[in-house]
Amino acid sequence: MKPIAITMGDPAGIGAEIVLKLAAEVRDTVPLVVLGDAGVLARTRDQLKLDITLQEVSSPADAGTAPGVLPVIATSAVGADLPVGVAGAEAGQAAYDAVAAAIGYAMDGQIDAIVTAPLNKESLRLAGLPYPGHTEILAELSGTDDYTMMMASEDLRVVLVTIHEPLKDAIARIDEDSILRVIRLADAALRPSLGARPRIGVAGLNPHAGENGVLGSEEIDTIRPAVDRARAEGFDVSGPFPPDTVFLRARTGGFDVVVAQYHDQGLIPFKYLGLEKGVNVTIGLPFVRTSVDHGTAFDIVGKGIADHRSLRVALDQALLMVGQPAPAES
Ligand SMILES: NC(=O)c1ccc[n+]([C@@H]2O[C@H](COP(=O)([O-])OP(=O)(O)OC[C@H]3O[C@@H](n4cnc5c(N)ncnc54)[C@H](O)[C@@H]3O)[C@@H](O)[C@H]2O)c1
Ligand SMILES: N[C@H](C(=O)O)[C@H](O)COP(=O)(O)O
Repeated sequence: MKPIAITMGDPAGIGAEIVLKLAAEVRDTVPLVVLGDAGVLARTRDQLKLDITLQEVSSPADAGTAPGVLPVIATSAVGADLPVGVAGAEAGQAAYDAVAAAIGYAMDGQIDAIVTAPLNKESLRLAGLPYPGHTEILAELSGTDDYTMMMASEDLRVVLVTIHEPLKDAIARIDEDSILRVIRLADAALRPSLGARPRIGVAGLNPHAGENGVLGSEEIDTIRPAVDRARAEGFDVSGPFPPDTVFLRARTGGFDVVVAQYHDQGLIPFKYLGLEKGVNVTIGLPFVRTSVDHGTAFDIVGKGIADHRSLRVALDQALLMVGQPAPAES
């Protein structure tokens, strides 16, 4: 098995803390290589009083599995005086460099999967990088046109028609083809693990899914025609359903996945169920990428209270997707 690459995320955020807490749990059972900032990792390890030896390596192939050792590829060196808990250009560039390096290794087949700790969108912007998140970096650097974000937990799965966009732009971009594209992506992503076509519920856009045109016409003009086309292609899909209850119907077993029309339509119900259980999977890429379902949590950096359970779920999901067993805790 090749290593799983874990990117450290924004060096001013909780990324280093959750990566180290995860490594302390699984490092002796899963081959990991961390891409990030060795100085920030060492400082955080000392703050947390974790018994982990950080070993700098120059490529994933050099990442060994010696007990107690965490291999690190240093993709940045931000320095000990980098302010934490605030957005900044240097931090944004460092976070990007780790992700870009991981994508290169994944495209070359040097790692089995990428698991990402959170980066900060404002820091990316301050660094002059034109990406709203990992998803768009991953798509562009891997040359992927057809992709989307899936948030998954034991309770609920959600896929997004539009991702990181201002709401008014997202609404303007929703069309039949993009809904159909996301239905196809969700089916392809979930069919292998479910062993059958996933039951896909499509959310409407308007209150009560427009209620036959009383509260908006997108359901009649765009969403229902897309669902009809998808059904004609053989997908197990239905809708549009009122957005305020479709997630409950999925959580109680009615659907395997919900197609949400925009970011917060899907992510508010998902995250409300608990940040510690969720994983973000980019579907459509030529390699496996999973991530935490939370952000850089600038308000708690350095306090030692960051919860690493979502990163653990992300690692377990990545291992599942590459056909490896979930690790035991060490
Ligand atoms: N995968 C990613 O890279 C990712 C995911 C979500 C948000 N973000 C980015 O992170 C930045 C901050 O986002 P935000 O403030 O909206 O959300 P956030 O998830 O960082 O924080 C929201 C709240 O949840 C708490 N929280 C989050 N993760 C936690 C953890 N692991 N343990 C304990 N408490 C935790 C925070 O302390 C805060 O109170 C933004 O730039 C956002 O775009 C990145
Ligand atoms: N939409 C994600 C969330 O709220 O959890 C987050 O922005 C991360 O997206 P990327 O994986 O594209 O960075």
